[in-house]
Amino acid sequence: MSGAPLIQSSAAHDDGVYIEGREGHDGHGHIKSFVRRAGRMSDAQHRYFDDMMPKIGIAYRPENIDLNAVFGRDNPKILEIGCGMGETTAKIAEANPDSDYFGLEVHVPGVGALCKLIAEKNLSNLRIGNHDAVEVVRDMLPEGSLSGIHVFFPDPWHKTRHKKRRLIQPHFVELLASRLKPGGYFHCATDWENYALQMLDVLGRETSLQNSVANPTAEALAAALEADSSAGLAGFAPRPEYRPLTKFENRGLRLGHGVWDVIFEKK
Ligand SMILES: C[S@@+](CC[C@H](N)C(=O)[O-])C[C@H]1O[C@@H](n2cnc3c(N)ncnc32)[C@H](O)[C@@H]1O
Repeated sequence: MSGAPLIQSSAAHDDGVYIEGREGHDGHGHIKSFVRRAGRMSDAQHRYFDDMMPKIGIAYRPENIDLNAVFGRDNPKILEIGCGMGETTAKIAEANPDSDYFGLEVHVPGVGALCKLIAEKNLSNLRIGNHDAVEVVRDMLPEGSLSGIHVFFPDPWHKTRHKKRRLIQPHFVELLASRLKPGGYFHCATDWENYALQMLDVLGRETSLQNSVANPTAEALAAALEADSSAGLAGFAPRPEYRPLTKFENRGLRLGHGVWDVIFEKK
């Protein structure tokens, strides 16, 4: 690790207008799981981004970082990919002060919103990276450095032609699994049934991971994928207490929509 500062101080926005992501390939061979969006940040998001990111932002750079040095202690390190507006991220960090959380989010207003929560709750165990998770995991996180990975409600990319943009793909899952310590956990959740089946399938094929609950048989999983239905399929985990229900999820559940948790462990 070189002596360059880890802190992210450059705001990716100007006059409230932000630009993020890139369409299609990034020139390094991977398809982005997000698209360029232009929009406005609220004044508060802008202010908190500028005030907090120099203190708690972890800037992207193409070299390994020492997370124990970043947090100043040798406690479990949990990565969250796609924090959105950060409510869940902040709640989990607040409820688990003995673990350290590294949240990644490309959406700049979301990062501003999470900065506000970190300031208001005075959280010292949560840091943010405002960069593509694929590059951060690939370039910055050492093998075996994580005790857990959260991927909650990743963009479902509903249309068949967009499925290649989904985050949970074999290559990225293999990379993520390599960053887990033995016994570390990989937790995905989604409210999109087809993506839930993909998560179970892709994580189930990663040989360094094992399902935390009974795995479906290969025949049952193949039949479920063919039918595009999870009905009666084993392999999904009950929602653990540490993942709080979101307002959006609560409303969906009341309307009878499903939510699936997929939790694997590193062998
Ligand atoms: C549907 S939202 C879910 C947000 C949050 N986890 C929740 O449960 O409400 C998915 C988020 O993932 C972010 N995202 C997608 N691809 C990403 C990537 N490669 N790196 C970092 N964030 C990403 C998006 O910007 C978006 O905010």
